Amino acid sequence: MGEVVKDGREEVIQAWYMDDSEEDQRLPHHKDPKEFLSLDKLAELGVLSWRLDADNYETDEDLKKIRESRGYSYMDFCEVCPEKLPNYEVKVKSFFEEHLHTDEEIRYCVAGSGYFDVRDRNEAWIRVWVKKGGMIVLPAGIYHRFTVDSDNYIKAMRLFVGEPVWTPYNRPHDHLPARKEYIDNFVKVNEGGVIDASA
Ligand SMILES: CSCCC(=O)/C(O)=C/O
Ligand SMILES: [Fe+2]
Repeated sequence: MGEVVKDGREEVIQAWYMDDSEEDQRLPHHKDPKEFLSLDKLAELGVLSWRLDADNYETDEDLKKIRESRGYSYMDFCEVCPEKLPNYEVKVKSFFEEHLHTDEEIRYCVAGSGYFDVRDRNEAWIRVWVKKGGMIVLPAGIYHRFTVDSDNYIKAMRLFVGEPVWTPYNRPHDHLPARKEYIDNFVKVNEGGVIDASA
């Protein structure tokens, strides 16, 4: 199981293939038997990840370096819980609709936890569990969705290059340039063909 960011501290990001059950979206939905995948495999789909020091994000040099190198000038926070998120029920439903964005989705979990589900090259769902200290970047054009887990709470730092655009384009939006670029960069890896999505 090479699925974790691990260096003697708590695992903050794990990824696994999902089952097909329609049960509560906040449950883990592991396949039986469990099938984890590595962060390197996620990176092959364009999904980047880091473990950072969430207790000191204001002064964290590693976060500063990532922001500078990737141009993440904008930052705010999104708390997903009924008390803090306006229009909670509607938002929670829309986060879990399969969608894409025309820019990267960058989320750094500074408290709580949640599931970012992404499609692999064969359209199978991969569940990426992000806990406190985990930061992920979903590339523009990848189909994905989000839900809190059964703890029902996440506080995420949202980063963006320039003025943020949060618009979700619910599937299907295959004609968008961002989707075509995603396919070219991460799905059609070999010239002349689509490689095995999960290989
Ligand atoms: C944890 S931030 C809320 C989820 C979100 O912003 C999004 O775009 C999900 O796809
Ligand atoms: Fe999104």
